[in-house]
Amino acid sequence: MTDTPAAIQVVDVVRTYTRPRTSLLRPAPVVRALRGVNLEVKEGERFGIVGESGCGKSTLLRIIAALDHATSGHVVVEGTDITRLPERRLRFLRENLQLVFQDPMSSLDPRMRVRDIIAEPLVVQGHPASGARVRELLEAVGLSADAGDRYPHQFSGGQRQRISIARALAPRPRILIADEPVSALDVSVRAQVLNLISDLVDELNLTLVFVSHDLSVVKHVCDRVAVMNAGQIVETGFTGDVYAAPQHPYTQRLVSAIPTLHRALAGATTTDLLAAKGEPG
Ligand SMILES: Nc1ncnc2c1ncn2[C@@H]1O[C@H](COP(=O)(O)OP(=O)(O)OP(=O)(O)O)[C@@H](O)[C@H]1O
Repeated sequence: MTDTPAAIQVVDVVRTYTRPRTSLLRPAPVVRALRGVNLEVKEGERFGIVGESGCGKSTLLRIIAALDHATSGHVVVEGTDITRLPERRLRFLRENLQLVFQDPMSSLDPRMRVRDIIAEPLVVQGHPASGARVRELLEAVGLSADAGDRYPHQFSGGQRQRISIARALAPRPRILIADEPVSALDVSVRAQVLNLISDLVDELNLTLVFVSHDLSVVKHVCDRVAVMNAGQIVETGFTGDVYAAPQHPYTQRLVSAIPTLHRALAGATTTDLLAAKGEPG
């Protein structure tokens, strides 16, 4: 894969947030969410980012998608440095990179019919959104054509996540970013949604960046994985290698927590697994 072009390069990205002052006597608290993150995702790769809650995963994704900006460092997407680009020059990114979020209920407008939700990214970008394209997308995610006439609340959690996936695929993106896409779902439907994402990534030749706090989920979907801890990537490697022979002490703790396998299969989170070992979550 060394000759494959990079879809995403993250170079020395730092992100600090200043929280509101709680006292006139003390300076405003500064949160160092990302402390110099470097990573490269190749075109067509399935790249996982795993780590505990609060380690900076969502911040990193928001910066890659230009929904937030880095305090310092650079993000290059398909060869273009997006770090300081104004919104009007981000059109290529809005079309080629799409996101699926954790909670489909809060990311779908409850007042819109499903067909309009799916067509929305096309309309926003000034493309025609034909009924045929919407039906094709519904079919691709395993929903019937008449689903388009209904509203999000008329679907189960798993079906709503399918709608989110259809919407993300509407502009024919080359990069799909999934932020904890199954964490909010019932355990019984997680595997179906993961398999759907996996199949679509293959069929459509997508680059996938998949973020989860759930080790077993990342292992199921990704070729390579980066392990994040406290705003830094502590280890990157092929998923199988990282799990078989973790190098960094933090990864070793995560992996050694996995043998509580029935918990992992039941969807235990990194925090749960560490807690099961008596470690701080
Ligand atoms: N807008 C913000 N203002 C202040 N602090 C923030 C902001 N966004 C994130 N943070 C802080 O940055 C750190 C990283 O948060 P982030 O949401 O990226 O972590 P995460 O790994 O995605 O966690 P989770 O899985 O719980 O969402 C946390 O300490 C969080 O409180």
